[in-house]
Amino acid sequence: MLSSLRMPVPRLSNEGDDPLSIFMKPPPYETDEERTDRLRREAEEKRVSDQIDEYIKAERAAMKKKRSDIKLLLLGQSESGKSTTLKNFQLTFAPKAWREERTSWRAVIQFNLVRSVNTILDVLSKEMLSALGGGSTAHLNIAQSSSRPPSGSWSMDALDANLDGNFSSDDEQEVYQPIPASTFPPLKFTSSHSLLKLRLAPLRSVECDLKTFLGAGSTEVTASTSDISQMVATPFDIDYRGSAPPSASLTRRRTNEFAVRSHAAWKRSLGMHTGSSKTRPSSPKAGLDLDGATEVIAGCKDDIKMLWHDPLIQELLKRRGVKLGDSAAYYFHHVDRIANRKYEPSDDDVLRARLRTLGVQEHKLVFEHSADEGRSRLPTTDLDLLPSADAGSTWCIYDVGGSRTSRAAWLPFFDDAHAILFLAPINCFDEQLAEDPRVNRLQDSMILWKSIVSSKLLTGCSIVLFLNKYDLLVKKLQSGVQARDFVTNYGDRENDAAVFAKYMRGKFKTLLKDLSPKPRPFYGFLTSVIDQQNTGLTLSYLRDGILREHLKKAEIV
Ligand SMILES: Nc1nc2c(ncn2[C@@H]2O[C@H](COP(=O)(O)OP(=O)(O)OP(=O)(O)O)[C@@H](O)[C@H]2O)c(=O)[nH]1
Ligand SMILES: [Mg+2]
Repeated sequence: MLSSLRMPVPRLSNEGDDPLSIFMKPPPYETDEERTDRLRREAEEKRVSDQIDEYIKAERAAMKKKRSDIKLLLLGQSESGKSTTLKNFQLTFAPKAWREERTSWRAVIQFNLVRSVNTILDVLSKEMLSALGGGSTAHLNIAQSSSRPPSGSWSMDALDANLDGNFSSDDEQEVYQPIPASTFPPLKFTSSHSLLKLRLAPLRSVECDLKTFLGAGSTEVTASTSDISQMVATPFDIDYRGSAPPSASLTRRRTNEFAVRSHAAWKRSLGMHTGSSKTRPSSPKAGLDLDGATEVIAGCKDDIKMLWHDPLIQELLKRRGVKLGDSAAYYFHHVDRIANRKYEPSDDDVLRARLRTLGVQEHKLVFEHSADEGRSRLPTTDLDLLPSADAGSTWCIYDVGGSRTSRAAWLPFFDDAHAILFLAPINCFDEQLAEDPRVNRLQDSMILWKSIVSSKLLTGCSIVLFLNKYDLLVKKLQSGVQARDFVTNYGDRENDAAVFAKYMRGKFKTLLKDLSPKPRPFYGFLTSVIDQQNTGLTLSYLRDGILREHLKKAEIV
């Protein structure tokens, strides 16, 4: 039989004598059966080998992707502007996704406006009631946080006692003086104020509805809702001595306990509601409540304007030191547009919207444009520093809740962060923490900064400082508030925003230089993150810098 004959396999003339060729050579006398069998085996081996190659290729791609997923932590006290900065990231680098989400902020903006109106009505009611009862307003309880220390109620000693004993003697002098109590002649309210109160009363239930819809983030933390005795400035400051990195256990805790979804339930449902008619929610209740709220707010437009522009009301707010929130004046100014049945939020409206962050929120930012496309916006001298195109790359941005009650949740995110963007509001040198009125806000920011820059866990992390709310600092100093009355070390320096900012920048820089476990550069920016154009430019620099650092560490450049 032919098949059983052993055939000599011809030797190819170009075959070398290397061991592999010899090893791979078919046996000299191979039957047809053996040949078929060999070929089948070789085909199978090739298939397995190809599969392994594919696997390795996929692994490499996944590793490369993982390496390029930069993790950025936004840190800072509550209301420092972290979430607003995140919005700027989206607006600047993912404008398409931003536009799709913009409408979903409508309820938050309406809520912000309505809450301010109701706060004013509360203060007005108490003032009118008190006037009826003999003119004393000493018992007035200011509805939102006051920009002034409670008169005569706290001293430097009380403040120092709250510093966890870790402020240097120099820093301890950065303390704050109480403003003496004043007495004012009574304000003469009229029946038109009573009528205004009546006509605006429906906004009470609108606030409740929107609050229910938006969830816990719509409630600010206050001293009365938190246990002051249990609160520390830096609960994430574990006694970490730099031996073994606690990554594994921390990562587990992070995913299970702390991370919350990047899109809260309200956003999803509201996004659906305000989207095309095809995607309207099946539940009529959600639609009804929100449409109803819009209707009521639109009906109250003229009265809201009247309330805000009333000189007596403005005087009352001033006297009582009522702070309505950083965006209140902006929303009142745009009430014609906002209190409207067809209201669609603008980019600026969304940047001004306030919703407290709960826990730690992870946001995946997919860059829609490459860094190269930002080149045209940068000075030519910087062009060579820019990394290569990276459209489609992803950054994980973690936006944390900044109040003292939320800070313990930060720690699990420290172990693999590549960069930290720390926000310190520079305008708040005369304000107290909402969750603990014994603590000055600027001092709290410095305590936080000290802890972050000295953390051994964060040694390999690039740290960038935003001295934020510069626009509000300018306004505050121009209104006559004297920085030296609160920051005693400021001395005789000019009461000017640029001078004060430079002074504070120096303070933060010194802390970083003195306390970093290893030398690291100081990147400090003066920002007003409600200014989208300038913030976009700053973030472009930042993106390039962080990316470059990251690539350097990964030894890619
Ligand atoms: N005028 C002005 N307002 C700002 C600036 N930065 C933030 N805001 C406003 O301040 C409010 C609070 O900002 P958020 O970004 O919510 O603060 P946060 O740091 O995320 O606060 P938490 O989530 O509580 O930790 C919002 O209404 C912002 O629009 C700024 O530079 N200037
Ligand atoms: Mg936030």
